[in-house]
Amino acid sequence: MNQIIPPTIPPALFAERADAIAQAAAELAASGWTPATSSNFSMRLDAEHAAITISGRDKGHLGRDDIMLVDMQGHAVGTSARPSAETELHTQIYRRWPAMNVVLHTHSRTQSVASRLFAKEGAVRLQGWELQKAIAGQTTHDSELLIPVFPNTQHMPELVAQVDAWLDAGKPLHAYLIDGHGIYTWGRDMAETRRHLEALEFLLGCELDLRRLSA
Ligand SMILES: CSCCC(=O)C(=O)COP(=O)(O)O
Ligand SMILES: [Zn+2]
Repeated sequence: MNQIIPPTIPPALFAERADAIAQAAAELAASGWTPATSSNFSMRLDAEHAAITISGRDKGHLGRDDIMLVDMQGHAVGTSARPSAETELHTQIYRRWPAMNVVLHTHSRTQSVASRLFAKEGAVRLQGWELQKAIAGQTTHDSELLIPVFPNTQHMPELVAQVDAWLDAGKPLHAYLIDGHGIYTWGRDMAETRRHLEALEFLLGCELDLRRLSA
């Protein structure tokens, strides 16, 4: 892949972010959270650009050549490669929250089953779990943490509109599920975003266990 980097972006910064994406993706793939080329990952480079995975690549074996540049409208920059089919969901997060620098989307079995089970309720309601405090800004297990489940669609502007509607209603949002699909979460850096993803995977698994045990 021939990526031309705009003069305002230091090539070393692109390389560093691409390597960080590839490393995180390999680790998440090793956990079985990115089956069959699913999932996508991005990191902000500056106010106008993000590095994101090229569509359709095996997320367990990414190299620098599998990461490309997009602008904040989700258009490819400096390459004819095709960015993730879900790029608009990433750039929406960067546009809405200038402090957010990383977006991770995975398709683990737990995330996928939870998305189907809780779709009719519209959200997973987390309360009473100590691990809720792994999410930035959550200071107690007592507070309610809502993870919405949005209907799946192949038409990204519809998904973007669902996320916008949730946020425009003034509801807090740290992550969301897409029905039958997977999870999106984000953070200020890779460590925080990985922590969010791991905590949510654990919490969704606990909620599924509770449903099973109380059936
Ligand atoms: C085979 S997975 C279907 C698409 C998807 O949900 C996904 O996460 C990966 O799409 P991408 O275009 O980012 O490779
Ligand atoms: Zn996906």
